[in-house]
Amino acid sequence: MAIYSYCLLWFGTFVGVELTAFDPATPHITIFTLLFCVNVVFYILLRTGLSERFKDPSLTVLQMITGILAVTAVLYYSRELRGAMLSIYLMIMTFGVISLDRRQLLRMAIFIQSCFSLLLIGEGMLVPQQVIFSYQLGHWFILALVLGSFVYVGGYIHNLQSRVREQREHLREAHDRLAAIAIRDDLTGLYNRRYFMGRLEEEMSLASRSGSSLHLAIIDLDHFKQVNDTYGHPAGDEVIRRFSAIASIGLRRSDILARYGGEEFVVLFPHVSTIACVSALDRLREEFAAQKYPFADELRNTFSAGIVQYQHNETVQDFSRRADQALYQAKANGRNCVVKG
Ligand SMILES: Nc1nc2c(ncn2[C@@H]2O[C@H](COP(=O)(O)OP(=O)(O)OP(=O)(O)O)[C@@H](O)[C@H]2O)c(=O)[nH]1
Repeated sequence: MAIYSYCLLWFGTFVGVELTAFDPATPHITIFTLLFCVNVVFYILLRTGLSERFKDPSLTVLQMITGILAVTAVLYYSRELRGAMLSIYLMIMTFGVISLDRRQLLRMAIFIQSCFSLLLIGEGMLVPQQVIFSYQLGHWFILALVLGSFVYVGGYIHNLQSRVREQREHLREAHDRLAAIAIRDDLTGLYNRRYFMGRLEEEMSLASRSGSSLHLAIIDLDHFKQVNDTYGHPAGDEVIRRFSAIASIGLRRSDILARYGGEEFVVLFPHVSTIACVSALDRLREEFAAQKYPFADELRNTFSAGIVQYQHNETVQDFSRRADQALYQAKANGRNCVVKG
């Protein structure tokens, strides 16, 4: 938009000079070369990120001030076209609507009016014979009135934009919160089954492509029904939460742990050897078995787990069925153990 405005200003000035509506001595090449250089500096500051060190990183105010000074210089030579050329001040004001509030827009309008006033005073002193006082007064008042309404409407648009931006930000936050909730299990905060199944497919296709190893473990808390029956449902919930906390801390960040449902959990181990997976599960098992609970001193819990390595190109169903079979074997072996299928 800045480039468009400058082109328009230069074109207007150029045509004005050619049609002798502007003073033929208008130094438009000098003015626009200067403008070009200043804008190159702005461009470099913005592109290199150096502008971030400024209070106003978009350099809106500086760019507007440059534009206003350029327009004022051109207006000095504008003669009959002055009335039309005054509207370019307003084009510059439109830049500010997005990032300046009403007070800043007012300051910018006062700056424009002051520049124009100085121009008129300068003309009165330097070339009094060319001055038609009624024209000057008319231009001055019209500019003041238009700038006033611009500040009012511009401020209103700015407030509207700020509100829309705020609402969009709230919506984005709400969306992010919902997205985070949608993949988590309420009780434990672990990933839920739906999310896990998505990740399972992703990791399987990654392992297929890269040929890397992938293990799936299914963990089931032993005799969990008894915990509920003996100590109550809230106690059962606490045991589930305790296991989740231990597993979250004990496993690596790259391992994907989820609550599969009830007292059943799943872990995906990408890029880990079978021995390392089994020993990680055994460590967890020992730590879980050593847990004490405030509501029942004598309560000790264990889990059984089945673990299998992904065989390239097998289906999700086959992969999980093999893990299930290994878990079944662990239960059959007397529970509190890890079986590799
Ligand atoms: N407290 C609590 N209990 C749950 C939750 N989800 C499932 N359960 C209970 O977990 C118990 C699982 O029982 P079973 O499937 O018989 O398994 P188990 O008693 O652990 O027996 P084995 O797996 O053979 O050792 C059921 O009583 C469910 O009601 C939960 O979120 N909180």
